[in-house]
This record gives sequence, C-alpha cells and structure tokens, in this order.
Amino acid sequence: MNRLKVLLRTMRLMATLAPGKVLAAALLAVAGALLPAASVAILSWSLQLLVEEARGGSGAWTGGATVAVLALATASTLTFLFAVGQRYNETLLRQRLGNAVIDRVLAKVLTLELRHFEDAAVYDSLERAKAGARSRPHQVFAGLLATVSSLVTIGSVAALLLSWSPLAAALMLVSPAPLAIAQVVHHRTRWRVEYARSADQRRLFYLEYLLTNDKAYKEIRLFGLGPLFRRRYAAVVDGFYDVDRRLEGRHAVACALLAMCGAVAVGLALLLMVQDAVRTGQAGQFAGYVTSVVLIQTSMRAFFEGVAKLYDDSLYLCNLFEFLDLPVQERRPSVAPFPGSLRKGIEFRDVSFTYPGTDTPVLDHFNLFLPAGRCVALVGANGAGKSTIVKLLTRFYEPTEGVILVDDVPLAAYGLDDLRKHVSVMFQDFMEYEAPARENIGFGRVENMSDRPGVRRAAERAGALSFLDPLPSGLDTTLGRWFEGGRELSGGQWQKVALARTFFRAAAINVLDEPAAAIDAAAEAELFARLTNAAARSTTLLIAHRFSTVRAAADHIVVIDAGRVVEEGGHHELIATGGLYARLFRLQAAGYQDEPSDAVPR
Ligand SMILES: Nc1ncnc2c1ncn2[C@@H]1O[C@H](COP(=O)(O)OP(=O)(O)OP(=O)(O)O)[C@@H](O)[C@H]1O
Repeated sequence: MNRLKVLLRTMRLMATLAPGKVLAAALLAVAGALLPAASVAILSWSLQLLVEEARGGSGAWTGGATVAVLALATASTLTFLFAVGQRYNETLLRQRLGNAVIDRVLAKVLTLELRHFEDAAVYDSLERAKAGARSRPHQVFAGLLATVSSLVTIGSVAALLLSWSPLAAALMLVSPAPLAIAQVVHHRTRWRVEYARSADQRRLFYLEYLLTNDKAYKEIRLFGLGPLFRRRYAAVVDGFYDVDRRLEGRHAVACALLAMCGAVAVGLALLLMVQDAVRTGQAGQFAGYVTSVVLIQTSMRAFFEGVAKLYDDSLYLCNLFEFLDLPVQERRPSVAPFPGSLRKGIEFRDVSFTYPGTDTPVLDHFNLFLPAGRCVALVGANGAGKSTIVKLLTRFYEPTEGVILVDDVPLAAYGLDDLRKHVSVMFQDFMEYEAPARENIGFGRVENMSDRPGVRRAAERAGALSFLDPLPSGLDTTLGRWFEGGRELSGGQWQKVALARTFFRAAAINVLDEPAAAIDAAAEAELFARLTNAAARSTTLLIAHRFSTVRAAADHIVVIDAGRVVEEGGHHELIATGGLYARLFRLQAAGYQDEPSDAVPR
C-alpha cells in the first residue's frame, strides 16, 4: 500500500475515532510550534533593548527593562502552558485511539473463518497487526504533528534568520539532511527484517507459551523438555541478535560520517554569524542567532527523525490495514428460517471435501441421512473424517462438491447466525473457560445466561451438579487456576461442564464429539440414559470410539472409512453382518474379557 495512502487512511481513522481530541492536538501543536520563533524574536529584542538602556548609563531600573522582563516571562510561561496542555491531550488521545484500534482488530477477528486461523499466512498477518495496533496509529498521528510542528518552527525561525543572514540560514537548513536520509533507509531495512521475522516470532511466542503455561507444565517437566525448548528459543533470538548487530553497526558508521558533514555546515554558519555580529555590533541579534542555531538544529533533527519514524510507523500500519482488509466471505441473506425442531432430518448428499491447501479429499462422495429426532452415531478410525463432517455441518467449511440439506433445504440457504443458533456442538477439544461454573454453562446460550434454573437443570442433566454444588460458592465458583479463588476440576468433570453447556443450548441439532472420553463408566451409563431422552427432542449426531457409548445411545450407526460410508444399521444388524463394525466391536469387547481374544466368536 502506498505510504501516502496509509497516512491519509490513518488520519481518517483517527478523525472518526476521536475527532475532538485530534482537532485539539492539531491546534495545540501548530500554536505551540510558533512559540519558539516568537521567543527568539522577544529574546533578541529584549536583549537589544537592555543593552541600549545600559548604554544610557543611569544604572536605574527603566520602563524598557520592565517590558523586556515581562515579555520574556510571558513567552516562557506560554511555552510551559502549551506543553502541559499538549501532554494532557496526548495521554488521553493515545489511550482512546489504542483501545479503539484494538477493538477494530478484535471485531475483524470475529469475522474470520476457521480456515483463516488454520492458514499460517493469515495467522502471521494477525500477529503483525496485533503487534502495533495499540500504539502505532497514535504514533503516526503524533509523528505527523511533530513533523508539522517542526516544519512550522523551522519555517518561522528560518524567516527570522534569513532576514539576518541568508547564507547562514541556508547552511543551517541543509546540515541535517544527509543524516535524515540515512535514517529513512535504515527504517525501511529494519521493517523488511521485522516483516520476514513473523513466522519466527510466532515460533518464539509458542515456545514461551509452552514454557510458561500451566497446561504444558506437567509434560514439560516430566519429559525434561524445558532445556530443549530453551535452546530452541535461544537459537531464534540469537539469530535475531546477529542480524540486528550487523544492521545497527552499518547504520552507526553511516550516521557518524554523515553527522560530521552536518557539523561542518553548522560550523560555517556560526562563523558567518560571528562575523556579522562583530561587524554590526548587534548583541541582541547575535543572541538570537545562537538561540536560532540550537532551535533549528533541534527542530531539523526532530523533523527528519519524525519523517523517518512516520515512514517506519506507516510501514507497520500497512500490516494493520492489510489485516483489516482481509477479504471475508460475504454473508448471504437467509432464504429460509432455520427450523426450531427438524421435521425430516439432515442429509449429506454426495458430499466431497478437500481442505484448502491440500489435495487429498477427506470426504469422497459421502452420503448420510440423520432422521429428525433420532440419535445417529458415527464410527470410524482416527482420521476417517468424522470431525470434518461436524465442521461442514456447522459451516466452518463449505463442501467442495455435493450439498447438505436440512429438511430438504440446502444448508447454505439458511443464515449463518441462524444456523449456528440451532446447532449445539460439544467439540472433542472443548473449551475450559477460566470463569465461574455458571458462566461456563451459560456460555452455551449467552442471551439466556441469567437463567439460573436453566443453568442448574443443564448441570444436573450432564451429571455436573454433584461436584459443582459442594464448591465454595457453588455454581458461582470460578473454575480453573488462572484467577484468584479458582478451583481446578478433573478432566472428566470439565467434560461434564462442557456437556452441560451443550445441553443448556437446547438446540434443534446436537453434535457430541466424544462426549464420554474422560467420563467414568457409571457416569457414562447415566449420561446415555439421559441422552436418549434428550435425543427424543433433538436430532443428535454422536461421534464415539467407545462402542459401549455407541451401543447405548444410538438408534442408528454409520461406519465411515476413508471419507465414505462403508456400513450402516442398528447395533445387532451390524454385528450380524460381520463387517468392520463387528470386527472393531469384538476387538474392544475382548479387552474387557478375561479369556484370550481368539475365544471371542467371529
Ligand atoms: N485443518 C485441516 N487442514 C488439513 N487437513 C486436515 C485439517 N483438519 C483435519 N485434516 C485432515 O483430515 C482428515 C480427517 O480428519 P478428522 O479430524 O475429520 O478425523 P476424525 O475422524 O475426526 O479423527 P479422530 O477420530 O482422530 O478425531 C485427517 O487426515 C486430518 O489430517
């Protein structure tokens, strides 16, 4: 993106987010920038006045001296007051803009699809955008103001200087230019280096997470992975350091050489000024010269550094805008309202699906029918495509071929939000929210979170009340260890809480991906007795590896292998067929029996 466009877009963004404060900052900056030249003029005039009064020879305090002192005091008080006002406005503006821009990034994140999060390039873009979102837009604005203020100061002081000595003014103005160009080049190189580091930065972030997160603690300690991960971390940061050392070294040498050129120009200008003062005898003007030299030097440095910084910050803002501009699929308006409870059922008709960036189909002309109000179990080996079916049903991905129908209407015809409101999924990798138990369950239907009896009923159905009630504040106890007063649950207890969340959603379609993986045998039997009742009201898709689960809860079992349905029917029917299901069932059953597995009938 063109730098100028980035700057303009940043200004537009700021003007929309905090118009009053942006305007105040601009006015204060311009007014404040005129003060130095006014101060120099006042200083020079007052000094000359004092010199002339002194030449008068009376030695007494004069009216001229009073005016000079008052003028000097007013200039310095105004400078101070402007600085205070600017600081106040800046602090508020920085916070306001930082919060608003982060909010925009988060809003954008909510529009992204699962495929974006599974795409390393998009993930890097998000990381880059996040890195500068809070501070960079304000820095660009502050940089621009500082640059404009420096220009105003330089212009006004230079006008004064030009009226005294044009050649000295010209020398002063060009002296910092070579150094400034070097700064711009350096900022560009640094940005390129940082841009190329995104993937490594993400690796560092992940290693830091592994080394500092409570979830990873046990394995890291037990397997002794800490030193290995530290070495990997060190290898990446050492690599960064080497590159930075070379880059900064080259820049330091260039700066030193160019600064010497600038110093020669300033020396020549001073020489001209001294000559001038000696020739004219204007002491006030000479003091003005010297103050102007300092002012112009400082303002020129501020100006060029501001330009370089602006350039640098605008490069980072490219990252931000690149992320905010990521195309997201437009949500098509809903053609039909999603049914509150299904009439006919869900049909996968000849569905094929290949993950983006891969070329092996996970589902290959897949056909499945889930009758309304029934519980269908999906069975298959790891990687057979079961969770992928859930992702298609919830439209986290769209089929590459074929169609999914709900009550004979294509899934894509329903509004996405409407569809998701009517589907409840307990994911295999469900979330454990570090929040009160009541919220952990209430998150299943945020709009009804305050329904205390409803939350209680869901917890009861999932078998979670027996361990939530005795907690210090019952359902109001914070779960997890991240926040003060939090109580940790066992794996199976967390799973029951997740199940309660799914029940609380009370959706037309229930998907349970391995709902009993961490649950003990007694709780599992109890759970499936309840699930069978619940399934009478909603259409349930159950994914399970434990055949006891499948047998107890499902009305119909579908066996999938390599993305295709290979068998389907009731438990007894499939056992009688003697196919893949029967073989896997016997294999598991043998594990629970004392006799050797070859004693199991085939
Ligand atoms: N985001 C993804 N990108 C590319 N391939 C993926 C992605 N997610 C899953 N796969 C691949 O798709 C195939 C099916 O995965 P899926 O998670 O649907 O299997 P599953 O039957 O649910 O397995 P399990 O029983 O282990 O949960 C696997 O080969 C997996 O490697």
